[in-house]
Amino acid sequence: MRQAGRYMKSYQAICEKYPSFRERSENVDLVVEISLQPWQVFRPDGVILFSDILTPLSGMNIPFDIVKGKGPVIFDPLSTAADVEKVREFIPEESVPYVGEALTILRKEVNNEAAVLGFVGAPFTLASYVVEGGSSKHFTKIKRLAFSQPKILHALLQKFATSMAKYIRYQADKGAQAVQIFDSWATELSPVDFEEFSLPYLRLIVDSVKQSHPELPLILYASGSGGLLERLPLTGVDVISLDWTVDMAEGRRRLGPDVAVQGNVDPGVLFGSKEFITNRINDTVRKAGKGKHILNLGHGIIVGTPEENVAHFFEVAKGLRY
Ligand SMILES: Cc1c2[nH]c(c1CCC(=O)O)Cc1[nH]c(c(CCC(=O)O)c1C)Cc1[nH]c(c(CCC(=O)O)c1C)Cc1[nH]c(c(C)c1CCC(=O)O)C2
Repeated sequence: MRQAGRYMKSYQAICEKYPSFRERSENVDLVVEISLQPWQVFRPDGVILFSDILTPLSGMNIPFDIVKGKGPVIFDPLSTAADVEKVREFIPEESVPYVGEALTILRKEVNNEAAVLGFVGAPFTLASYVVEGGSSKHFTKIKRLAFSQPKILHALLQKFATSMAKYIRYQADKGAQAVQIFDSWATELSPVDFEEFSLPYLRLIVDSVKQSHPELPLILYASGSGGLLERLPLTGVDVISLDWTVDMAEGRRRLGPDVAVQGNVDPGVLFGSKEFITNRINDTVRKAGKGKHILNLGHGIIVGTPEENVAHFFEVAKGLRY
């Protein structure tokens, strides 16, 4: 439930010293230090690797940067079959050895007092960045490709799917105890298009990882997923992250008893009073019912969130007794 503690002064201090996001996220010592910042202060049950879903791109021959105030920038957005042809399959141990090293160190540091969590981007969400050239409002470029030259997009999605399956395995082998797949923008697709351009590739990843790592819990997050909810468990993941636009009790009913849920307190609640935060946590936990629920926010912590309210969230959460 963080975006690298961007709300934390200690992270902001590191950003001043190391202004480049890529440097902060590709240097083992910095990755470890930043990953541990919220752990040291709040002692959550999970410690997420400091990285980005776009981190594999340079190793796939897609140059990018993450620019302060602007977000992700892909220097040469992909649009043709020849562009997709140039995308290399990802070899994590060659391209991002710092991720593996950082995960292994994190496991030692956290010493089984919390789970170390890895993550990857889902094929459609990664494709949206590399086709749009960065973040997007209407996703017109990727939709133009999807709806006029679907074969090109499918070729790209296929490369991302095999690459991300490999990346999940790599993270697990290096110490990640659960891996979250972010399909943040899948919900920009109509359900019928989700079934063509996202679902099969998520299934491919899950099936492939489950073959070699049957015990590794896989979590799926899609922003604003209410319209797709019944389809998300079809991916085969173990946990669905719900955002706060879905009522927890309804979400549970719609997802069915087999899948666990994570979420789904509105990150904006942490701007409220302590009493309001407490009540909302209790309401969420009550609606989630017994078992198979990971209490969390419905998305990352917003910059500007008071750190003491984050601390309050954890205090209340740890005091809960089922
Ligand atoms: C879509 C997406 C991205 N990155 C990610 C997603 C999926 C999650 C979601 O749906 O929000 C995932 C992500 N990005 C980051 C993490 C690390 C884990 C953590 O500490 O939260 C995780 C899990 C670090 C980061 N990744 C980024 C930041 C902020 C920039 C910075 O700290 O310098 C962090 C902490 C940059 C980034 N990276 C991305 C965007 C859109 C941005 C810009 C965001 C902004 O500026 O508001 C792509």
